Amino acid sequence: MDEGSDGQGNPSDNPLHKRDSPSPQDRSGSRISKKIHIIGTGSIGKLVAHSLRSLPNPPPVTLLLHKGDNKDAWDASNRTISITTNGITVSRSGFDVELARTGWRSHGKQVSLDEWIHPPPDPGAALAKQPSRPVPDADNTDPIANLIVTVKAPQTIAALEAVRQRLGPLTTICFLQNGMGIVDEVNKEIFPDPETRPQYLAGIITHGVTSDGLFTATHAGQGSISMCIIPREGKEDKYSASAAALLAILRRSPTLTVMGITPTEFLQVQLEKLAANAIINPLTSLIDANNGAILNNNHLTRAIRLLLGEISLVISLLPELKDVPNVKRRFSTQRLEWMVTNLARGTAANVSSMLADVRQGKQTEINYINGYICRRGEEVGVTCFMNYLVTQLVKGKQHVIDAEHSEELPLAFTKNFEAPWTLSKQ
Ligand SMILES: CC(C)(CO)C(=O)C(=O)O
Repeated sequence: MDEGSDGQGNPSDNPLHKRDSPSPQDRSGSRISKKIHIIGTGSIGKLVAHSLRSLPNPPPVTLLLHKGDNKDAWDASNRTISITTNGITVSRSGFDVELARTGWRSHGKQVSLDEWIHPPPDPGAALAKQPSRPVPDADNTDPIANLIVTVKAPQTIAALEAVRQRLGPLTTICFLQNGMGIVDEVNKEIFPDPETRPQYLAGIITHGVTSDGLFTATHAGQGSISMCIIPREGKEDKYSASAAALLAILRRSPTLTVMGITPTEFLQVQLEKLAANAIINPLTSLIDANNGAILNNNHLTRAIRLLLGEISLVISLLPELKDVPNVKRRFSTQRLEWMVTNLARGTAANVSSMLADVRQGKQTEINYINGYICRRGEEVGVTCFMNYLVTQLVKGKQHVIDAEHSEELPLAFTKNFEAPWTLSKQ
């Protein structure tokens, strides 16, 4: 689709067309900071950080680590991030590192360590009454100009809460995550006031990257990032100059291969990726097999069609796509099945990100994938039994494995105890 064709006005005003200039300025004429903070140093966080520091005239990059142990490991290491591509490893240095420890969350609320260890008899009701608590590093109030979020969807609120006091309307937050519904949750939980909300960018990643260690990863599949600046609600200038500047910096990286697309096109690409993830991720998690295992299996093909029937129907009824041409065909069950099959074939040997989480007993992104379909289905009058069922099955399986793992762990709380799990409970 033409970038200027969906109501964004004159293409020359469109931030997608802006180039990175040496010292961009905002509307008041003050210089825009090129300093970039990255929260989440999983495989994607490492690839982005490494790619940014590989640029000629690279921007300053600060890694925000949420565990003291990881910061100690960084300090004791040669302080580089290494990425291996086609068997060649390149290390990059020059990163700043800060600690942004997350607090403990229970029933969607921040809790103290004591409450985490000794929950009240009715935790939901007791916690609902309490104001939210400061996070461990709340005394650091240095403003953050650009924040790239690469933690997984379920960890986003806790990660942003850890640096909440450093974010404001002049901040640009760039979300690089699987799943949908995260920005709405961030608005509800962290930035309810549209006036003081940061500007958002969002990206959909098709790179294949796997973590090999704390600060090392392998870039196995060259992909791209489709990216869009999310227009600001109720503001005259829908796109801030600083968001356009961050997009321009990211677009300079040949490794990341960032393409700016319009919000309408972005939404559709996001929904296509969501539909593929809503099949491959839960099915591979439930059968505990690589992506290719869902192909050429009559029983699983039936399950895939049942799920896709609901997904296709919900998408075709979404109000935000009402005036977009060709939605019915683009999201027909047949076309989605073709896309899922191609993706499963292309990544046949991969362990899906959800299966990797389930195997470790970690919280998965299911609430932001099949759970998102169920929620949107309710809004448009479609009850998604199939998607609800797989959501519960994946959660159930993760819970069983989590319980098995905790039975293996002796619980020893020492004076310097730092909880290894800083996630909210599902
Ligand atoms: C495309 C796919 C399914 C690749 O494994 C993926 O995005 C994931 O694992 O989350």
